Amino acid sequence: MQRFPPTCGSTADSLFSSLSCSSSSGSSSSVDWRVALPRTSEQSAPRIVVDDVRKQFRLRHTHSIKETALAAVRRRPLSTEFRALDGVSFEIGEGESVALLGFNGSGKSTMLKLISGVLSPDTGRVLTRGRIAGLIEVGAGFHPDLSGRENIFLNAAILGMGKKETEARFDEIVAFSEIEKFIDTEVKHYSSGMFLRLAFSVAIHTEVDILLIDEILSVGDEPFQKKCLARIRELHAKGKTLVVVSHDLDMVSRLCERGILLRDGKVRFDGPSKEAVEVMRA
Ligand SMILES: Nc1ncnc2c1ncn2[C@@H]1O[C@H](COP(=O)(O)OP(=O)(O)OP(=O)(O)O)[C@@H](O)[C@H]1O
Repeated sequence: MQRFPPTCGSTADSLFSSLSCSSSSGSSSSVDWRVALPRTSEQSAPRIVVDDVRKQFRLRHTHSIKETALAAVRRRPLSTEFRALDGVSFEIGEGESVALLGFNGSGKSTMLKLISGVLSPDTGRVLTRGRIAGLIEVGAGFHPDLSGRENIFLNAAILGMGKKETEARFDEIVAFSEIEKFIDTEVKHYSSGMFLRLAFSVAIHTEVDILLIDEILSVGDEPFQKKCLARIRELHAKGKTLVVVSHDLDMVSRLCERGILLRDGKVRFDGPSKEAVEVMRA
């Protein structure tokens, strides 16, 4: 989920009016590299296209002035480039449920962040069609100094929902999250599970076309996780597109039909999720 600018006003009303304009396209991001695919009535048109994407990060090897000076004298590099994604291409169609699989550091979260618009690729293109809700990092998209109530309006606005629409669904959102008692508390006092409850609840009560979910579900307690999974299945049955990252391989292979296995930033397998899990475990 995209982080919001720090210049937001201090009430839900002013937040809403400042953000609803930037999400009027129905997208949660105004970043221009994440090209929106044209709207089409064709059922088979892709929702997500990832085309030869590369993403590098700079890894620093020094953390003090002394170390930097020593490295310079010894002619050691102060930093090196690390390629997290290396020529990744795939398409995800409308209504597909896809698990992004891979061991630690294989590039799954980076890929989800590129799809959600939080990160931009160095080369290649990420194209999306429709409204995206990304549950990627615990607490992302929340303003710490605002209450749960105000953050519901903020998150809903980021997802392109109107003020009246949010007001109409407000009670349902709070009821699903089960944190009624804390709804007027500033979210900086929330636990990670409470962030998840609110973020998930807003996302599923918004008319999204694509739902991106990273490991975030794991911070919820078991009953809430079960409730989330049931709701994710319902959304999928309604034709929503899902992209899920999880190390719970049995759960994701039951939830998702397709698995894309990443290894060292490259696609190593793309096919039925159960086979992807077998390849990963082999
Ligand atoms: N902002 C960053 N700066 C430097 N390196 C980064 C950054 N973000 C990710 N990386 C590196 O990119 C690689 C891929 O990270 P990513 O989080 O996408 O992996 P992952 O498959 O989601 O891993 P995990 O299963 O552990 O969550 C890792 O080696 C990570 O250290």
